[in-house]
Amino acid sequence: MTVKTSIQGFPGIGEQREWKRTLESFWRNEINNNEFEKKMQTIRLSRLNKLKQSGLDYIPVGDFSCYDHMLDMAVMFNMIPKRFASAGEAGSLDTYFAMARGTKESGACEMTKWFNTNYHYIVPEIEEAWIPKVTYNKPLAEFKEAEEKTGIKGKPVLVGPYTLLKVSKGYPEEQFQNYLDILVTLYAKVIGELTEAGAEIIQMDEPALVYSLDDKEMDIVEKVYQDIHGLVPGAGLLLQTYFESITDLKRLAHFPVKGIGIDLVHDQGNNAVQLKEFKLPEDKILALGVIDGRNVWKTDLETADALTAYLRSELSAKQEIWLQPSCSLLHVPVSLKHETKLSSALQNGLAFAEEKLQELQLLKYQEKTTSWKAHQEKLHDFRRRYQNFTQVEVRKAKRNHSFEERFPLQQKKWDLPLLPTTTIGSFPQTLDMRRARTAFRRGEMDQGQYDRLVKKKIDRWIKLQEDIGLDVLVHGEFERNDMVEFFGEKLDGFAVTENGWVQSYGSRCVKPPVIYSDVKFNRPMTVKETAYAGAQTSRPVKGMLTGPVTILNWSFERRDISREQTAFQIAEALQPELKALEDNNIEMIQVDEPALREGLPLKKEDHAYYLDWAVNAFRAVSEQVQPTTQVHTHMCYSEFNDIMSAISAMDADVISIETSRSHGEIIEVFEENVYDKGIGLGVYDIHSPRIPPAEEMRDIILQSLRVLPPKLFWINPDCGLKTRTEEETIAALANMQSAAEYCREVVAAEKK
Ligand SMILES: Nc1nc2c(c(=O)[nH]1)N[C@@H](CNc1ccc(C(=O)N[C@@H](CCC(=O)N[C@@H](CCC(=O)N[C@@H](CCC(=O)O)C(=O)O)C(=O)O)C(=O)O)cc1)CN2
Ligand code: MET
Ligand SMILES: [Zn+2]
Repeated sequence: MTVKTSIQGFPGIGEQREWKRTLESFWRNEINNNEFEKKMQTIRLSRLNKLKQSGLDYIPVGDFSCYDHMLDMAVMFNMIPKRFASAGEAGSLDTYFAMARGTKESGACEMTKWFNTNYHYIVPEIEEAWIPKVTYNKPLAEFKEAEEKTGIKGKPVLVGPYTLLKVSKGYPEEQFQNYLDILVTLYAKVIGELTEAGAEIIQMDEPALVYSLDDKEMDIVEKVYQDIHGLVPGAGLLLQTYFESITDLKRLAHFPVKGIGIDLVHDQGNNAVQLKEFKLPEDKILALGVIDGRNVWKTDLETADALTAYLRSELSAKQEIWLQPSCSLLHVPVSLKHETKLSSALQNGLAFAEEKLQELQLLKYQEKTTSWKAHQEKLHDFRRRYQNFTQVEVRKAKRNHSFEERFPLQQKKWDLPLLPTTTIGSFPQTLDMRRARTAFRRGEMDQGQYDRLVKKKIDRWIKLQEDIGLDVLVHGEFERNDMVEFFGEKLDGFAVTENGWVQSYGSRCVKPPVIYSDVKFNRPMTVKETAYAGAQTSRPVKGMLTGPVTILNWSFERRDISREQTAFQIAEALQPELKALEDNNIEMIQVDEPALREGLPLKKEDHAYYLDWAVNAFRAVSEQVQPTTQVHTHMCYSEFNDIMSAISAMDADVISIETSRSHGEIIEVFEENVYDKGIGLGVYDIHSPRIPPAEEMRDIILQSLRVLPPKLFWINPDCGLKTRTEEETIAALANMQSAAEYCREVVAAEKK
């Protein structure tokens, strides 16, 4: 049996986020196209050389992107919406970034989450006028570059046609097969050229195959691969799946491809069970995802090795198997080597992308060398030390009063105007604030100085909000680096990293905290700033927390206990925070849950169980607050149709939803589902520097009021004002307020 090692992809941001810095300086026009291309190439090549040194047998090429990998696919196949025609030539950097970020003339393409991760991609659009062609064979260029500059014979990586079309938008459903057939011919061209250039293996990422596919859908996918095989018989395709199991693995294993790749970590054991039930053709490569590609834990080599041995026992002696992570390493930080503050006891339990490469080598040779033993020793030490577990009951949770009882009490207490105006929490994180935080972290600024700066920001923004005329104010989240990391810094059971950056969208990165032990409340986290803001105004100030499901999803979670256990631990750790806020006269509290939808399992059959515990974990956070305390929540835009009843079951007094990039779609959802609690739909897109006129917002509000009752409707922008400038924010909010006042009059006139 031949055993090889491979990875499906590696982070592109660089050890010190040099990729992000390069991109942003290009966008600020500090470097020109040439300098930009040069710097990107340097980053790309140093990454390749690193992979070469690691001893991997198959190194991915073409997975490096200047924004995100789906945008690359869309541009390669000329899926460039007409509205960007004037931005530049097809395939030029101008067009590419116009699609990603929008221009003065046209809004950016929609962006959405890559399956159940916090990594986002630009959604490809297929317009009727689409002229199918290959604008530029990007993987071929990178394949050749790798060979010339580093001597690596790379494994090109493409997103497969089925997944590409599934996640694209803009075409009628009945055109699916037609477009798939067209795509197959384009893929055949790209794959043909790669094969001719000497690429022996080409990785086709098809994560969409892990949804609950039925036989008919599998027929469609099988035909895709038969057709490609017919057009390029010599192509060495490896069909790569990840994030869940394949429902009918036996069938997939008989597709006309050279190999298949499966996830053995996030498959709930299903892939492994199926592999034992049929005979894999002996000429087929089997790529085994045996180490966790989405999490930061050190691999238990004994367990991974035992799993591999168990699966191997059924395979032919002629079989080639690959040892791999469960998915691309894009979702984990680059390297542990820049972590100077994490204790070594904790580091003993961790492996980032680079460390995972070493694990693959250890597994490949299977010898219980000193490095193997040292690795295991460290892991066991970590487990003994930290992985305690206090059982928390995963249970039904609810407030003592129903919404019907709370509503009149809250109306009376708060006495707000019709269509109250508010924002979603953050205000611009300006450079001075970020720099101050960096200085504070480095010990160059003391706590007093830092706190004074935060207070100054709060003062300024309380005044601004009052002047604009908003009804419910926020403190602005100036003290937070990120809505999850901030809580990770303060709760017990979490560790934060110095440099554990992971790409979230475009150049934006996050440092997910690590949940390594039981989560507990330690000290108040948000009271100081929120109560200060509350004391500066007579208007209500809404407190701002991140909810348990979102904290869980945007952290590196434990794998030794269940997700629901951890979610409840977090929920209970947040309870004292709400109590402390109430004690300090903060009686409107928003508990953000933007990642609740993202955590939805990929298999339909798992939805109900997840939604049940997720909703209960959310409800547990506020089950002890006063009936007059108004609990808000917030969600970013996502596919809501399939979770509407869960959203209602969250029982928040008010929910705000980010909508403006797809306002029409969300209105349809509320046409089909009755929603009977307080609700605000984002009335303008904050992701664009454009300042929307009041008239535009009026129309959006009035449109929403056709499907939602005015007495429950709130007016707010979309989330994420932290990424905008102060000037833009102030101007846009003033327009929003005037639109709200106009709509109040319209509603009042209608009532008469
Ligand atoms: N965790 C999480 N996931 C999320 C979201 C979110 O807000 N948080 N929002 C949605 C969209 N995703 C987003 C992800 C990241 C950012 C974002 O703004 N990221 C910032 C980093 C935020 C941060 O951690 N900032 C730190 C550190 C900033 C920094 O880089 N400081 C400089 C110095 C100061 C400077 O020049 O900026 C340095 O250390 O070198 C701080 O403010 O303290 C970025 O990439 O630039 C926004 C949205 C979905 N997923
Ligand atoms: C990603 S959801 C963001 C919610 C947060 N309170 C904010 O306004 O930034
Ligand atoms: Zn949001």
